[in-house]
Amino acid sequence: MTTGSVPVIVAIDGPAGSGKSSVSRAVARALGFAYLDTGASYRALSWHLMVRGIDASVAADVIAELPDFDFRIGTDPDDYYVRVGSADVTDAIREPRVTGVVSLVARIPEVRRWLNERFRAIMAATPFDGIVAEGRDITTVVAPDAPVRILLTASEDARMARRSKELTSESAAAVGEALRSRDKADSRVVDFMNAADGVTTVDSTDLDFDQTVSAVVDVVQTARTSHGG
Ligand SMILES: Nc1ncnc2c1ncn2[C@@H]1O[C@H](COP(=O)(O)OP(=O)(O)OP(=O)(O)O)[C@@H](O)[C@H]1O
Ligand SMILES: Nc1ccn([C@@H]2O[C@H](COP(=O)(O)O)[C@@H](O)[C@H]2O)c(=O)n1
Repeated sequence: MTTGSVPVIVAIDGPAGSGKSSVSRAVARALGFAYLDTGASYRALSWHLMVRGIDASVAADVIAELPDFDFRIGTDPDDYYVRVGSADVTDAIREPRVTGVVSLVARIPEVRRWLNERFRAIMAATPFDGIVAEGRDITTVVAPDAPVRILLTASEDARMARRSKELTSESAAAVGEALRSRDKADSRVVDFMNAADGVTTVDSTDLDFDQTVSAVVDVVQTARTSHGG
């Protein structure tokens, strides 16, 4: 699994429903790398606040909870889990009630700094040869020096159509509206709609899932070849 050298970081950002989690996990598997889902941490913190009855819109109350937020995430793409304390919240953090408040939590700078420190520690300590980390600000804030940085995009129509195909109790219109309003709120905090300098865009609008995974793997292999890695 490991070579004992510095892990290769593959940073991937993109809007909601662009395929970051599913594609990044498949890419990690293909490369024999670890996989870090940073959005799951923001979701897990939102879940923790809900369980404790804390209003996510009151920044001071959210910040006061950080020392008590005992969070763990699996980074093996074949053993993915999210835990808060002794609770397995892998599925619970995907519920619409969590998705509905996560942007409130994510806009708090202290929360971002606190989580970013943990993301960097997880990436540095990975026992794998590399790690695919995905989110909204990995290419720009968390790992701006990563040797591979990708913006994974797809048109809003494509993203809404893909989300609507998933099993959900909500209507396609509600799913689409939730996706749009989350992107709008999140875009006020970090720019994940435009590729920063040196970031390669992979637009999956006209690609199926496997083609998208191959396109991302190609970007990684090309970057590693040109960096001699
Ligand atoms: N290229 C593609 N073609 C078809 N379906 C895709 C493609 N990429 C991803 N998908 C599907 O789109 C849906 C959304 O993908 P995923 O959950 O990985 O997105 P995400 O960017 O992580 O979303 P979010 O930010 O909301 O968590 C999933 O059902 C996934 O299987
Ligand atoms: N680097 C990141 C990752 C996520 N967020 C916030 O978390 C929410 C959930 O993320 P998903 O990838 O699971 O959809 C997202 O809507 C953002 O509010 C973030 O700010 N930065």
